[in-house]
Amino acid sequence: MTRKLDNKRLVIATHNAGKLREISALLAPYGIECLSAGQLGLPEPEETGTTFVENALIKAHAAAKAAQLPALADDSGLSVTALGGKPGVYTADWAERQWFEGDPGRDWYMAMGKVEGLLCEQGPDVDRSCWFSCVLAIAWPEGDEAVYDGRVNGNFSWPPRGTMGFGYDPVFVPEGREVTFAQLDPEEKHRISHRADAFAKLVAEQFGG
Ligand SMILES: O=c1nc[nH]c2c1ncn2[C@H]1C[C@H](O)[C@@H](COP(=O)(O)OP(=O)(O)OP(=O)(O)O)O1
Ligand SMILES: [Mg+2]
Repeated sequence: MTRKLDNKRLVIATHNAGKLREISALLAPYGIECLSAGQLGLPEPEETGTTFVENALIKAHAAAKAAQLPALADDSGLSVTALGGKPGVYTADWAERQWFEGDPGRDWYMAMGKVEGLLCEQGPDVDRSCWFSCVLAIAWPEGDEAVYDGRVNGNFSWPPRGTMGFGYDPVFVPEGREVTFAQLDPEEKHRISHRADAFAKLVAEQFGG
């Protein structure tokens, strides 16, 4: 039997502000007090896994141990069919770290351009289909864990469009739409995203009847 969240306090084990915003919004209806890894000064563990599940569990267990509270981590990424599923688990690594004045970030434009460059090498008729994956892992200080996965299919679109969301959102057009994730209101992204898909499974098991 999977352990359930009995504690109202939950550490959100991410150092990505965009994810933190989305996860906090998704959790808002459930009366959970969210504490962020940044707010608690938790270190950022090395993501040494080769799958989304492994990395999500590494991050969740590290935070749960350090904070002595249950922790929720998200490992996610963009997989491009014509690139054999790359960058996948290495999506964040394709965007070089940049240090702005007191504000750590990543060079998303360069990373999106790298994907576009590789697609262009395959010619004008290249298959632009891709998908976002998300694994949400909850870990408890005692070592228990629960894992939920989600996915959304779409197409890689160039040039980037839109200013909402984060990361690769400006180049991702979800199936059945013409606009990118970065052109959708947060509520609309939450109806279809990989994160929302994983979150629905989490809610069903953790907060459902
Ligand atoms: O909805 C999304 N919209 C756009 N881009 C996204 C999304 N979801 C994941 N992504 C991209 C961003 C990041 O490059 C990578 C996740 O990498 P990942 O290691 O899981 O996250 P991260 O290092 O940014 O933060 P942290 O590990 O502290 O949670 O996939
Ligand atoms: Mg990461």
